[in-house]
Amino acid sequence: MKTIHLALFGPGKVGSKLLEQLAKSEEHLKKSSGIIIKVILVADSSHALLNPNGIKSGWDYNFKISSQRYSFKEVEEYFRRNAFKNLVSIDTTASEEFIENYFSLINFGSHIIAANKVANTLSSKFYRKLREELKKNNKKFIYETNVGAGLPIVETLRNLHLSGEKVTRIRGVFSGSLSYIFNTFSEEEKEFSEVLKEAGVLGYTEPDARVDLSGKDVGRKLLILARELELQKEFEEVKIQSLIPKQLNGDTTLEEFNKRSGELNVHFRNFKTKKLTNDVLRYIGELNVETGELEAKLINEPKNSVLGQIEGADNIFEIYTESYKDRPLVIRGAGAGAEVTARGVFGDILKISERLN
Ligand SMILES: NC(=O)C1=CN([C@@H]2O[C@H](COP(=O)(O)OP(=O)(O)OC[C@H]3O[C@@H](n4cnc5c(N)ncnc54)[C@H](O)[C@@H]3O)[C@@H](O)[C@H]2O)C=CC1
Ligand SMILES: N[C@@H](CC=O)C(=O)O
Repeated sequence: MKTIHLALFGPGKVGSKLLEQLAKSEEHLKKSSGIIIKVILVADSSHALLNPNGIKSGWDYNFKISSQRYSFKEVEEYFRRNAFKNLVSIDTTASEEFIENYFSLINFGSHIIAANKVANTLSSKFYRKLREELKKNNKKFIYETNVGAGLPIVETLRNLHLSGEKVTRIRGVFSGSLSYIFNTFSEEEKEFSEVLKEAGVLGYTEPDARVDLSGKDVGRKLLILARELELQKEFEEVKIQSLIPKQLNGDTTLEEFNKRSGELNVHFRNFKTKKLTNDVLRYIGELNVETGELEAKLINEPKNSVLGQIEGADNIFEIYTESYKDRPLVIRGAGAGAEVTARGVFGDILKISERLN
């Protein structure tokens, strides 16, 4: 039997679903892969629950009664004291600050798995520095769920690229929340703010839905894919169409934005009235490897086209390469939601486990 020590940062929708899936698969993992996964830390933005012997299923009750306020220094002290073998840290936060801790985690011997896209979308300088640190410490960083949630996009693209296949273009719907929103909004007589709220409840939007509506999330995904292809790009170079009206842009707090979300209705009704009866609205991402252009924008798409036909919170990725020249490699499926994303993170844990003793 091989024991993996798991530290989970961010037990929100995705993180808590992952803990649930791990608990359910405990016996199956032992039998089929000879793996024991011990969750030795669960920490949100303010509180942490630590148990070097493994936090049992029903972690949420224990978290409520036994977690303590913490600072990252105490996490470091905990890792130093216990010197866990096969340590894997999971980042299911959406935090822009937490990623600074990656360097410390790596130095404490931890591999990292991230659903959080921030570490891959800061400056190229940060991107390189992180990879240098990982290499120096012989640690892995896996982030399959950064693009397409549980769909196998990052690894597929990386394998194509590493095999010497020339990828020329990627085009598709990269946002599960915007996919759901426009599928529902194009078809049903509901106000935009109502559909947006639904997407949040279903776990499709980011904790701050403005990250989706501003196109930032799709922009980040484009950058992540471009960097997998070793294109030297910065986030500022991605051309992004924001869907947030001017008066709600900029200085509004998240709370104010949520309160005023009704103001989105008129703005989006305009998009709807402009589209033809047989069209649907699609927020797409396009990466042209030859020109180096990365673009996220809203388009009208015929309902019966490949992109027009997707349903629910589906993502679709068309990957054009020298072998897939006229008929692209297409990956399609649910592109957001706690269940599929947690399953994708679970897959990343297994990928790392295979390499450990
Ligand atoms: N929901 C989805 O379909 C997908 C989400 N993701 C990514 O997964 C991440 C999590 O998404 P959700 O679970 O929907 O968000 P959420 O808001 O439900 O959960 C975030 C959790 O992170 C915690 N947190 C915030 N700052 C922290 C810090 N400094 N240290 C420790 N914990 C901290 C919060 O307390 C909360 O428990 C995001 O980065 C998102 O982009 C990726 C693919 C799909
Ligand atoms: N908010 C994101 C979740 C997955 O990355 C999306 O809508 O696709």
